[in-house]
Amino acid sequence: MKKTIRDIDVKGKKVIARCDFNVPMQEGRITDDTRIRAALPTIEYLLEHDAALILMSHMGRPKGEPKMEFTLAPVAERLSEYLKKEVKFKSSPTVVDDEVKKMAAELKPGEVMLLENVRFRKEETENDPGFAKELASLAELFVQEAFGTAHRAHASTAGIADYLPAVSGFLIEKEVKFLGSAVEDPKRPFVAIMGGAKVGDKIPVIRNLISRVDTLIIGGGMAYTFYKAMGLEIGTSILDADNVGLAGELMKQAEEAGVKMLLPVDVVCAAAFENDAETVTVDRDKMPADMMGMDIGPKSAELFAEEIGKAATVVWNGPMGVFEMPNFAEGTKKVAEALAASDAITVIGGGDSAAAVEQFGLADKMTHISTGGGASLEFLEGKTLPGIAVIQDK
Ligand SMILES: Nc1ncnc2c1ncn2[C@@H]1O[C@H](COP(=O)(O)OP(=O)(O)OP(=O)(O)O)[C@@H](O)[C@H]1O
Ligand SMILES: O=C(O)[C@H](O)COP(=O)(O)O
Repeated sequence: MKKTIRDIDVKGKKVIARCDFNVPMQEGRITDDTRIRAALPTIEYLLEHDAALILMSHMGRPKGEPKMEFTLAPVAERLSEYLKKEVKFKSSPTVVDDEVKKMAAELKPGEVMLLENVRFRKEETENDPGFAKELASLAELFVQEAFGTAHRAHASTAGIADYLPAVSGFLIEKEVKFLGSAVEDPKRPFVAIMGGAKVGDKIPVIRNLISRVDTLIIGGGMAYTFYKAMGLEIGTSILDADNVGLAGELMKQAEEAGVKMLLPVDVVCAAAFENDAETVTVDRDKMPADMMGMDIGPKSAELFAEEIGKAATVVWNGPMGVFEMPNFAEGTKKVAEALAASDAITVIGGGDSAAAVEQFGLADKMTHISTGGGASLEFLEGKTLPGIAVIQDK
């Protein structure tokens, strides 16, 4: 068990908390503030318990330069609105400078400030000890709350813990609890659903999950690499050519382990990667050579929904089709509805899967929607995340 902010007296202490405020932005505006809202319980707890709170995060990938399109200024503003108090913020190109140090030193219990994007410094992603020490020097205690970035060993997520005692916030605690129980001691039948487009990234997860699940459902852009391994025509569908052999091996591994592996039985094909393209829905062995698979067909959606209905635990990562285009959203919607209607423990991981569930208005019907994309996947793979490893044990 990891220590949390409940296990430590924060009254009157300077606390530095790493959050993942890497939220989607469009023209300087936040388009989805889920990650900001997810950190509020910890921030409010610390302020109510009279900590003087310094928050830090990255935004995007500015590659070690103070690129202002990646400033955290909009985040400071949104946080102020939610907390109904000023969130002090100075946009320093070096993140920490004399004025920032003074602000931190003068911060009173119950007050909060936010540092500028830690990735404005190249030392952040290098996990440079000097930068870690600089950040640590602002406070007496480190709170890890950045689940979405916990798979990165950076100065603000890992290195800092060499200089300060480290405890976790409530979001990390919640993520570890739900994702951990889903893989370690799942209520059975345990069904994993994998989809999306990053086949190469997700195949290692499948390998790890086969030894744990009862049923594995594969849809979305992932399915065609498996079809290829089965010798089927896949037309111009996305394919991870490097992993066809591995897909075949995984099917064999599942069979040997007695794990049911379900692939879509029918496909909505389109003539082009466009919402209004000409479409045809066919059984999987009838895909036209000049079309691409864009969604699972209705028979597959029904088959998958039936399997979900029998599950006690469901983990879902990756949409069933190109759900951003309304004409190819049906399969993802049907699967989301099946999860929403079931009594199973339902865990959603991955940015697009979470956005899909949100788009269909079903987010509050799920047991847990992870704030982590890559992080939740590495967790499900059974890897130790460096940002979690540094938190003190109880
Ligand atoms: N048949 C398909 N052809 C092409 N793209 C597809 C297909 N099915 C799904 N996709 C695309 O996959 C993308 C999501 O895949 P991805 O693997 O990134 O999942 P995710 O839930 O966002 O996980 P992560 O957070 O790890 O990125 C969506 O943009 C969707 O349009
Ligand atoms: O969005 C994410 O997955 C996290 O914020 C980590 O971002 P990164 O992939 O740029 O490290």
